[in-house]
Amino acid sequence: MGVADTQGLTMQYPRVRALDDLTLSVPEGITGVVGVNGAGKSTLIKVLLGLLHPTGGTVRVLGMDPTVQGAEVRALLGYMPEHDVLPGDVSAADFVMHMAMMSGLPRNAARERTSDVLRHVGLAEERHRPMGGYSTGMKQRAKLAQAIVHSPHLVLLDEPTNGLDPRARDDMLELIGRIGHDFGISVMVTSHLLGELERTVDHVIVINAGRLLRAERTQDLTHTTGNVLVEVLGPPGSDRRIGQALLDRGVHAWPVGDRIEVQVERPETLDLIRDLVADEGLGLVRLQEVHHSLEEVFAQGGGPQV
Ligand SMILES: Nc1ncnc2c1ncn2[C@@H]1O[C@H](COP(=O)(O)OP(=O)(O)OP(=O)(O)O)[C@@H](O)[C@H]1O
Repeated sequence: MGVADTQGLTMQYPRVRALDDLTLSVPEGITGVVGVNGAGKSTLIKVLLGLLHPTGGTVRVLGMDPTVQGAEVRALLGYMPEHDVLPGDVSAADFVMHMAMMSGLPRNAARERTSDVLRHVGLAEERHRPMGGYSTGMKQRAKLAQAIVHSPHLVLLDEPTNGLDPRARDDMLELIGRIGHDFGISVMVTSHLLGELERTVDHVIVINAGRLLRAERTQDLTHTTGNVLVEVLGPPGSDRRIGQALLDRGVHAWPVGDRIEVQVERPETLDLIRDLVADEGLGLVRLQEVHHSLEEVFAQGGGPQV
């Protein structure tokens, strides 16, 4: 059993079926839930929180049923909502402390945890400024801080990278990685961009129109292809010469830009590449394993272009 599990989960709004017979398991660690806008990610989060009651199926979160034990479940969860919900005239320090006390922490513990957590998210210096003047990245970090201040077992992050520039997005993803791997808090993070989660999440769940498309460990999805990329140093055309020499010896090879991708069916192929490069009097700059990216995997699998 995972930290969250659903079985045949269905959420029928009056006009839209947002979740459709969805069966999935969110394991411990960091899990990315990916899907285009409207796929049902936010609805799933609200069901896990016990804020929405599904119209069909069952749901368990940390061994409990949020439809009947909502308050107990929420005491062990953290939640970062998608939209800007922060009061603009309140400082991050006051807001996060307030949320910590709402979660049941005594005043002194709440103050201590607030100061720790604001330091972790990189808001230590700005913590006494009203949040209305914060950048989008700072607001996202304040929302993240309130979600983890009470040391939840599982934190649900709804599109935490939305609206961030590339640098702020990388910072946010790094922070999420630290929360999941160093703080020991399981994380479920949603995104409509598959590629951006690839380096951060341990597991990927892809949903589309409220249905499960795929659920796998990231490393199984992005596993090595058995190919290597070869980059050589020499006069123009050297790469092609090596490629042709490999083909002449029955090794499958093809150009990728100014490098050669080689199918490695036997370990001896690597020796052959090294020997050929040396025989031609060239330098071997790089011999690199080729991994699939998640985007390639889903494009090949015929999944949606998320
Ligand atoms: N309260 C609601 N009442 C009626 N329909 C809703 C409600 N909330 C969501 N929907 C619809 O359910 C579907 C799934 O929405 P949801 O917000 O869960 O998707 P999402 O994957 O989180 O997308 P986004 O990132 O755009 O929020 C959409 O078609 C949406 O319009």
